[in-house]
Amino acid sequence: MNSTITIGPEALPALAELLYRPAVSRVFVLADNHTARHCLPLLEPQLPADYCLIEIPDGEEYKTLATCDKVWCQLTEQRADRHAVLVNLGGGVITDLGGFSAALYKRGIRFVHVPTTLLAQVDASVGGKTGIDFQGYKNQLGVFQEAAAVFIEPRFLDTLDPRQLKAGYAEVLKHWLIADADAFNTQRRLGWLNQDWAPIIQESIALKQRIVEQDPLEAGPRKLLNFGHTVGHALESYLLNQPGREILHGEAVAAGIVCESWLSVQRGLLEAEELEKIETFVMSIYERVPFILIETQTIAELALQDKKNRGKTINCTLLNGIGNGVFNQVVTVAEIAESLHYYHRL
Ligand SMILES: NC(=O)c1ccc[n+]([C@@H]2O[C@H](COP(=O)([O-])OP(=O)(O)OC[C@H]3O[C@@H](n4cnc5c(N)ncnc54)[C@H](O)[C@@H]3O)[C@@H](O)[C@H]2O)c1
Ligand SMILES: O=C(O)C(=O)C[C@@H](O)[C@H](O)[C@H](O)COP(=O)(O)O
Ligand SMILES: [Zn+2]
Repeated sequence: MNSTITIGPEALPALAELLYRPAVSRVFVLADNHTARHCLPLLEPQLPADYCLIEIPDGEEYKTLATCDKVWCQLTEQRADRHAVLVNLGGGVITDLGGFSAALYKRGIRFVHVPTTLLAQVDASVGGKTGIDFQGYKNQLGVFQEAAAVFIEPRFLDTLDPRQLKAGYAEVLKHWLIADADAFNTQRRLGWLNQDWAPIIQESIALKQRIVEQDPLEAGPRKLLNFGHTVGHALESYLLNQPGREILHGEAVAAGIVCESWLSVQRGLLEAEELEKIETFVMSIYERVPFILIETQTIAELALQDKKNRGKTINCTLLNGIGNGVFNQVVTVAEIAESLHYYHRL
């Protein structure tokens, strides 16, 4: 079942209404060092006076079991019981790690998301995927567990770094490419900047929820939401393990979108002109992710760990025309490496 989502100025008051219910024994807030500084002040008036803040360092490199350990230690020291609620205040790292930590603590306490990045507002806070990175692989450990509710206040975006805003936009683009050609074409004409984000957030979430509702555990059509991620996660994981070369998840997805659109052309699913439209728009927004050609084989092999795979078969999501994703399209490591070569030449 999809979580209840409240968007706009009524979101934070609605959260307060939930947190003050007698069924809630104690409120814990999980934030990173940036969201504690920039976002907590907006949330704090809605929190009970005795709430407990759990603060972790920001960044993908902390989306690990070691950080969960710290969260579980604090919950234990504070004697959080099963009626406690964890409020995840932050971007996708906080919602993924907070959801995972809550789902395992005492076999599961309730958690709610208050997403504060564009990426988390349009994607990560919705659909119940939680998790952490492990052994250098993205989201290798995780559970499907929907948040009790999601509260989206677009005003949080006011303090977000422009690079982070851009990274979040990649997931919006992904949604349009798999399911809404008109929206993609309109945006291509308007350009990505200076948006009224609230309607974009609404539409992106509605699109994602429609897909998740059909297939919450990703046995079939939910794989559409993973477009750009077979190559994107391989690239992101590779660079995450190379200090100083890390890129943002959304930046990896943007590169993955180009590579997987190219693979779609090779399969005869997408027209060359459609690929050109996609890559021109993507490359006008994002800088090319830096890697060298001799790295492509190693990067491509990381796709063997993708969660959509079965055995050694890599199941990719491709485009059967703009606005029409298709899942379970078999690709090889060699083809992924070729797609990275193509991207590298752009
Ligand atoms: N579960 C899902 O469905 C899903 C979907 C997409 C992505 N993800 C995951 O989400 C993660 C990426 O999320 P992200 O891009 O939000 O990154 P993030 O959580 O690392 O946040 C990005 C940066 O912005 C800072 N920040 C957050 N909100 C802010 C604000 N309002 N003002 C100022 N600074 C702020 C954070 O401290 C951090 O430094 C990845 O781990 C990815 O795998 C999960
Ligand atoms: O919700 C989904 O389903 C997605 O695939 C959304 C993705 O944007 C997100 O990055 C997700 O965390 C990827 O999941 P994974 O199963 O490929 O790790
Ligand atoms: Zn993603």
